[in-house]
Amino acid sequence: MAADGAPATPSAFYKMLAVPEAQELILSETQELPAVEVRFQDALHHTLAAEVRAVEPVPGFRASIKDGYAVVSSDGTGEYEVAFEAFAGLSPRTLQPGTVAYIGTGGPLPEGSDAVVQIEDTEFLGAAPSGAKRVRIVKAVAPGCDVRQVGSDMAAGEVVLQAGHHIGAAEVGILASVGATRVTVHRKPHVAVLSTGDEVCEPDATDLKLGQIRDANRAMLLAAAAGTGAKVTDVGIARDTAANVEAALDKAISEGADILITTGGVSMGDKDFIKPLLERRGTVFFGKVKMKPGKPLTFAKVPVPQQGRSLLVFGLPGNPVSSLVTFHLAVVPCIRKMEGWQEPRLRRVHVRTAMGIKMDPERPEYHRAVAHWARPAGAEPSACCGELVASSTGGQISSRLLSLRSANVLLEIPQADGVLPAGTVVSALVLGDLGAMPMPETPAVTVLP
Ligand SMILES: Nc1nc2c(c(=O)[nH]1)N[C@H]1C(S)=C(S)[C@@H](COP(=O)(O)OP(=O)(O)OC[C@H]3O[C@@H](n4cnc5c(N)ncnc54)[C@H](O)[C@@H]3O)O[C@H]1N2
Ligand code: MOO
Repeated sequence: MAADGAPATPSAFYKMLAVPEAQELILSETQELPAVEVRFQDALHHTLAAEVRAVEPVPGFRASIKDGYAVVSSDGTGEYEVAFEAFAGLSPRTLQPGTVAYIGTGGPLPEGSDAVVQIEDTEFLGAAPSGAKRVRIVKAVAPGCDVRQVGSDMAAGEVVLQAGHHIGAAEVGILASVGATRVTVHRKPHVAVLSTGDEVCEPDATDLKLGQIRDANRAMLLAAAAGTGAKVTDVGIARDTAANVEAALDKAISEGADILITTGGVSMGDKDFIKPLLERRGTVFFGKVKMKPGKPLTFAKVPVPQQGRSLLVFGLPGNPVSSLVTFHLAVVPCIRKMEGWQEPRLRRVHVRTAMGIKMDPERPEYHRAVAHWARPAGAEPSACCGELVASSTGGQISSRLLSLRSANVLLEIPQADGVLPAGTVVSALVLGDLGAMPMPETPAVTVLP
């Protein structure tokens, strides 16, 4: 029986959902994790749970943009005594008309001055025996010249980062410059990963027997989850008994996981224990999705009453490619929503296919490809505008992990008969940060028409 008292659904009879329907169901069952306060350096790659305002203006004083002389601009050109040097940390002094003060870049403008004349527009005349230095101002400047006014970079009270903003290196710098040394971010999820199957062995096993395979999925999915910034826990390999798989589920719960990812054992075989276990312990939202690869993808929620929370479980197919593709399509948006992303879905781009792609008449396919920036076919070599062109990674069978090697997009190939001709523009989901994109074949575009 399922947790809600409904009879357990035999795996064969799960309704096949369309991918967008499955994705929306996942997001509707996913809650943002609670906010925590962290040091600003530890906020890197987190999402802000509360806005950050500048408590003080930046700059906090009128600052020079150049090395030069602080002047009273109405004094104009001529010879002047260098009355003093204006540096950070020195006690503030007032500049009298008819004198100038030496100032460095970033130095505080003395009271009485209203502009800076850069060194290049001056001529040093030397020091008198008394020690007084003199300088000729060669070029007159307008009030405010080469001065950053108080709050001109960030005004006091200005919202410098909104709730929902992702913290990258620039944001860490912004937090540091306004003195926001403690910030409120969403906690990142804790993801546990389990492989299942009697045939599955540790990758370093030395004496594989007929039918045994090395466990590619667990290390790969742990890496993929860690790559999102999640905390990860390795729950190991569960042998094909209902008790083993249930013990692994309980281990993930006791370790405090928010998400459990399992691979294998979700299809139609008599050793496919994942769906029946999830039906017994919680609610299975779907157990079949119309996609290639990844058809048996399963999503469930298991209540953890003793901790007043739930565990989300993704039963990914055992085929290695299916497991990583479904990780991207199903688990990544869930992780992103938990950690506070306002728009957790994968990003889409348009790409032109470099070769013909055979379509599947039964399921839409997520075809692994490498997108790169290129001139459109037939364009003049001098043409400045390019587009994304995607090359297939070759054989797309779900066991062939090489189909994911260097893949930076999943082409969304419609369900249909025949071959999608080379040169067709299709939508593609972006994997990661496009770091695997080959370098452009043409120099960067510098001038747009
Ligand atoms: N009668 C049917 N059979 C299958 C169907 C179906 O609709 N009817 N669907 C097929 C599809 S599509 C997929 S995908 C697979 C998914 O099967 P399971 O999730 O139950 O996975 P397993 O049977 O356990 O394994 C499948 C395949 O993957 C290898 N594997 C498993 N775990 C790992 C691992 N950790 N590392 C590397 N490789 C792994 C395993 O040895 C199998 O070769 O079901 C089809 N069958
Ligand atoms: O749905 Mo499966 O992943 O095609 O081999």
